[in-house]
Amino acid sequence: MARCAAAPLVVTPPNGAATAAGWRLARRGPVLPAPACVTARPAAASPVPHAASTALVHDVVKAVGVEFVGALAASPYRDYYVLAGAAVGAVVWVKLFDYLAANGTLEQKLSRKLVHTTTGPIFVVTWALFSANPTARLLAAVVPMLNFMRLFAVGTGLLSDPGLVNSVSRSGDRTELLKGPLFYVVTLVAATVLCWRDNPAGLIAVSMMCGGDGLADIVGRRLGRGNPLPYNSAKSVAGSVAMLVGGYGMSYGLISLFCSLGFFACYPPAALYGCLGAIALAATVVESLPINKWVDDNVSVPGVAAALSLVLLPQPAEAAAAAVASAAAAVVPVAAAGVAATAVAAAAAGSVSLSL
Ligand SMILES: C/C(=C\COP(=O)(O)O)CCC[C@H](C)CCC[C@H](C)CCCC(C)C
Ligand SMILES: Nc1ccn([C@@H]2O[C@H](COP(=O)(O)OP(=O)(O)O)[C@@H](O)[C@H]2O)c(=O)n1
Repeated sequence: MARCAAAPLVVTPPNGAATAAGWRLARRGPVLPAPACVTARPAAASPVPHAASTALVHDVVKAVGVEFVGALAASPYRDYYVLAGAAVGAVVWVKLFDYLAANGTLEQKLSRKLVHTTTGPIFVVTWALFSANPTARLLAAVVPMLNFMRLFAVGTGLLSDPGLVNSVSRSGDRTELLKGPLFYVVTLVAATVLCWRDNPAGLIAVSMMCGGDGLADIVGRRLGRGNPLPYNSAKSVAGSVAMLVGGYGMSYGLISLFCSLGFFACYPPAALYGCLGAIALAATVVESLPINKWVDDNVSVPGVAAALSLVLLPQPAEAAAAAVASAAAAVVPVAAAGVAATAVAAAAAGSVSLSL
């Protein structure tokens, strides 16, 4: 029996990515031949009934998935649906870890760091579901903003949510929510509004904060005893190596995903490996310094990573300028002309730099 034809590989001109990216999933989704495969497969005729039924289930699931993505993409409320899904997902995800810590499945510190390590990248992956509308990035930013308000309300005592306090504080003190966790969501807002999916700087910043810093704690607490850093005994070589590997790996994964979806131009592998290595190393050094009482590492680590990414992994000038212009037009209409002019002028000069 003939297998379903594979969906055609989509190769998008890099500079078109900024405008067309959001609808790409919608456009590509429905052309997959899944429904035809489902109807064209007579189960009874199969010489191996079990294999045939497995294939049928696979095809049905695929068809439903394609239909779902197609319907979502075609809806005028697409961005609102994605926003609502991500906002509810954030609450459910944090509650899940609270539950796992409360019933003893996970140690509380590990649960907290898993929240730290996972929520950022999952949120970033939801960016791919938003439309190409210039307001999409602002709607996406509502998700961390809602979490900001929640953390602020619970941290200041305006609202009571012991589950949230248990999930994200170290000691059960609600005022801790006003420190690391609050900076964490502010960084997610900044990455969404300023970088979005047109530029890998946001992905890299989030990866260093989550995959890097998150893993440093998880590994450092377990394997860091006996190998303190020479200049900071509170941190370890094991933790820093984990930060380097985790930050690099998560950045590489997210960049590969977003570039394969056509949101920005892919880099030559050698350049990507080298530049990501340098960025991950710099972020690791920053994380290892004893500077946390002056600047929270949810700001210093992603800040350095984003700044270096903009320098080492620039996107084509026109795409970057278009991204800046569309963000400015959406956020501050009055300032749009000036910012766009600055970006275009910088692009013309051959060195576009977006700043966090
Ligand atoms: C525990 C957290 C930070 C602590 O940082 P540090 O002090 O250890 O340096 C992370 C707090 C996460 C926050 C409560 C929830 C953030 C949700 C996110 C904006 C959206 C996720 C959506 C997705 C669908 C799961
Ligand atoms: N580079 C690192 C970072 C953290 N760690 C371990 O993780 C713990 C928490 O790290 P941290 O104070 O940076 O925690 P956060 O501020 O990131 O939550 C440290 O006390 C170390 O045990 C490490 O061993 N090496």
